[in-house]
Amino acid sequence: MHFLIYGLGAIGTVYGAMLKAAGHKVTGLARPSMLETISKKGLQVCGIWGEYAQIPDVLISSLDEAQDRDWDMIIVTVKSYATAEAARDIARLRPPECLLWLAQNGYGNFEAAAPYIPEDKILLGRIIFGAETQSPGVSKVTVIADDVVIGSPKNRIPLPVAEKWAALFRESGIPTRASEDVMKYIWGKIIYNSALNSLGAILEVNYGKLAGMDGSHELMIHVVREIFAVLEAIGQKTHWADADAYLADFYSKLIPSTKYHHASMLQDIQHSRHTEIDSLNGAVVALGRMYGVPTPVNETITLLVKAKEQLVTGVA
Ligand SMILES: NC(=O)C1=CN([C@@H]2O[C@H](COP(=O)(O)OP(=O)(O)OC[C@H]3O[C@@H](n4cnc5c(N)ncnc54)[C@H](OP(=O)(O)O)[C@@H]3O)[C@@H](O)[C@H]2O)C=CC1
Ligand SMILES: CC(C)(CO)C(=O)C(=O)O
Repeated sequence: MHFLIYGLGAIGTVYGAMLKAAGHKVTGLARPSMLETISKKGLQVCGIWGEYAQIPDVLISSLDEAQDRDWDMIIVTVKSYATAEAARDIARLRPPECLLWLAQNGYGNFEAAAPYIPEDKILLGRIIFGAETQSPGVSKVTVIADDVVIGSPKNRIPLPVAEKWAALFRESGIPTRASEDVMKYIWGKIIYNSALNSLGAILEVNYGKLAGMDGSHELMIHVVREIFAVLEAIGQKTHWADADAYLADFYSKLIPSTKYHHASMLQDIQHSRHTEIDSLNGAVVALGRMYGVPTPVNETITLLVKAKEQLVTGVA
């Protein structure tokens, strides 16, 4: 298959290198400043899935540079705040049957891409392995809590099609399965990230510390309860019956297995990068407003992260 990896950061580098190593054709889109390094040293992966160094078949910094555009799948691995811009760019050159897989965290990526890409060509994914950029083009796979789960939010793409792609990713070394309930998985991750990533970025501590300190422990309970109230209002089910069931798993299973992890949002702040707060706690607040559900704690946390982001980037 021919893949276009749209954004060669932590996640995109992993997919580009491992798909190339598995024998697929890979076109990589990166910032101009990264092209020389990647063309010489390849996309490099280290960590729990082993070592890879693979030079993409095609390396570009703009889609218009691509001569060979017979992509079978475009994997979008930019941050959620860049999804609409990426979808608009891709829509110009996407082959009619080429699928778009939004390999991203948060809520709103499907909604951001849908004005530009037909809904029956968009897959979403819940990614719950960790990848950290060590240097440009070098990504370390640090943890994995479960398979990647891919699917079509409104089942506009038949499950067997998603399963075909999941099998291809598994054969490339990335544990993946398909689901007809991908939004349950996406929301499960949003709850997890909205509780941990934002407070981890504000307090600059790992997940275990957040659970162990009374104040942050209590705040995360409020975050989760507000999210479940919003989910009830929009009619979105999750894999937990209610907030109490989620919180029981959260504090007994989900945090202990990642207690030393520092959220990627903290890494964004520390590297003076914009965060994805608007697709996490910020998205909860926006949905709460739309459906008349109060989300005061999520709103306060969102504003605190935005303030911290402005402090480090100098941009509102
Ligand atoms: N890293 C992780 O462990 C996990 C990440 N995720 C999610 O996966 C998604 C990707 O995350 P991650 O890989 O960490 O993010 P990164 O910021 O590391 O990667 C995004 C890359 O895309 C580049 N990019 C953005 N726009 C363009 C463009 N127009 N042209 C060329 N390059 C572009 C960025 O460059 P620049 O930095 O210059 O903008 C960056 O190199 C996010 O939604 C994240 O939340 C989910 C689970 C785990
Ligand atoms: C790496 C992982 C899965 C851990 O929370 C994550 O989602 C993040 O930090 O963004």
